[in-house]
Amino acid sequence: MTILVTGGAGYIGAHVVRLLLEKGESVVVVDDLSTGQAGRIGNATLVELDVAGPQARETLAATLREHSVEAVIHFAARKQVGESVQRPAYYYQQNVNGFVNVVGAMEDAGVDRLVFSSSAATYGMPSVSVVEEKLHAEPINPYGETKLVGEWLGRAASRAWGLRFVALRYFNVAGAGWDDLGDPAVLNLVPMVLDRIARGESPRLFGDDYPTPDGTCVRDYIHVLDLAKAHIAALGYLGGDERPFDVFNVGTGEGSSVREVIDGLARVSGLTIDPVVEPRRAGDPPVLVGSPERINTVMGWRGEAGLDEILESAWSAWQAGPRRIDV
Ligand SMILES: NC(=O)c1ccc[n+]([C@@H]2O[C@H](COP(=O)([O-])OP(=O)(O)OC[C@H]3O[C@@H](n4cnc5c(N)ncnc54)[C@H](O)[C@@H]3O)[C@@H](O)[C@H]2O)c1
Ligand SMILES: O=c1ccn([C@@H]2O[C@H](COP(=O)(O)OP(=O)(O)O[C@H]3O[C@H](CO)[C@H](O)[C@H](O)[C@H]3O)[C@@H](O)[C@H]2O)c(=O)[nH]1
Repeated sequence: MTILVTGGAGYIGAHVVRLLLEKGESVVVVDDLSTGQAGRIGNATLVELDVAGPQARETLAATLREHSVEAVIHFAARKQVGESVQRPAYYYQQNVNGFVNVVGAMEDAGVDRLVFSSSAATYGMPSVSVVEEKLHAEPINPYGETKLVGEWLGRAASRAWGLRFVALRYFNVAGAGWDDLGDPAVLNLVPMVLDRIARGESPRLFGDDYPTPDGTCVRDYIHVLDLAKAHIAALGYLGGDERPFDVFNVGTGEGSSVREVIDGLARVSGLTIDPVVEPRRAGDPPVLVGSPERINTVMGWRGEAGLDEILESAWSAWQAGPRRIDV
């Protein structure tokens, strides 16, 4: 089977591409290499393209036809929450227009299986601590809005022309499945802590006065390799009987606080880590943990790695990279 992966040169996409290649599938990656790296996709075919650019729908449709693609996994998107607040039109242009082109091209080329990268950011500030998919989604930033709009387009296309669509709402992704596929962007807690240490600076902890057991925010950390396996499960699910539209959390149901993550990183690395406590960061919900029950029941998927395993893999990949930290 041939699978087209947009954003396949990125952090999560490259893990999925590697799993697919290991399974013997053919993979076509469409990526503009803005944050992705061509060296991460092995011998997959690379088509360099901005999926939100002019003529992208036509180019995508031609690519789908040329390679007889049967399924698409769509990762290509901008993902910085803070930037999305500053530049909403850019985020809608990139994430919404890009996805419109992908769905339009699939309709044009008659390709009907699609897995979409959604986000726990669709939930906004939930009133419950463990969220289920049936909860009303109310994003609080443009990034989360673009993901919810994507889910709506998937639902509408499934009704209109039979698109088989699965949206996966990822919780906090971390770690590395292979040492050469660590998260290269320093935008989330684990790489941000390691980046500060590599610079000889103290890591920052944004707020220790939340209504949580240790006062720091609680998140649901999912190993990027477990997350990648959820995409393989989703492809299998879409190949089955008629299942037009579905949304799943990809979390573990277990929360870890920022302090627990920092202490865990100290434990697995042997580093002494003393974070400086700074004021709360705007827009951070105190607790965001995803119930994995639906995806487990429907697809049999479950996240296997615990926090220590996630952190060990992140540390190992960091040490294999260009900014090794002396312990
Ligand atoms: N990393 C997370 O914690 C997280 C959480 C929830 C959802 N997501 C979503 O998962 C997806 C992948 O995230 P990631 O962490 O691997 O990010 P990433 O930045 O490493 O990967 C994104 C990839 O898409 C490419 N890309 C971006 N815009 C493009 C465009 N307009 N045209 C073509 N290629 C484009 C980039 O070059 C890159 O290779 C994104 O949709 C993101 O919103 C990520
Ligand atoms: O240097 C840092 C970096 C982060 N944090 C804290 O660590 C927690 C996790 O922060 P991240 O930035 O790693 O992740 P978020 O939970 O803010 O958001 C991430 O997960 C979301 C889904 O839960 C979205 O998908 C989003 O795109 C993705 O960045 C937050 O409480 C944050 O305040 C710190 O204390 N210090």
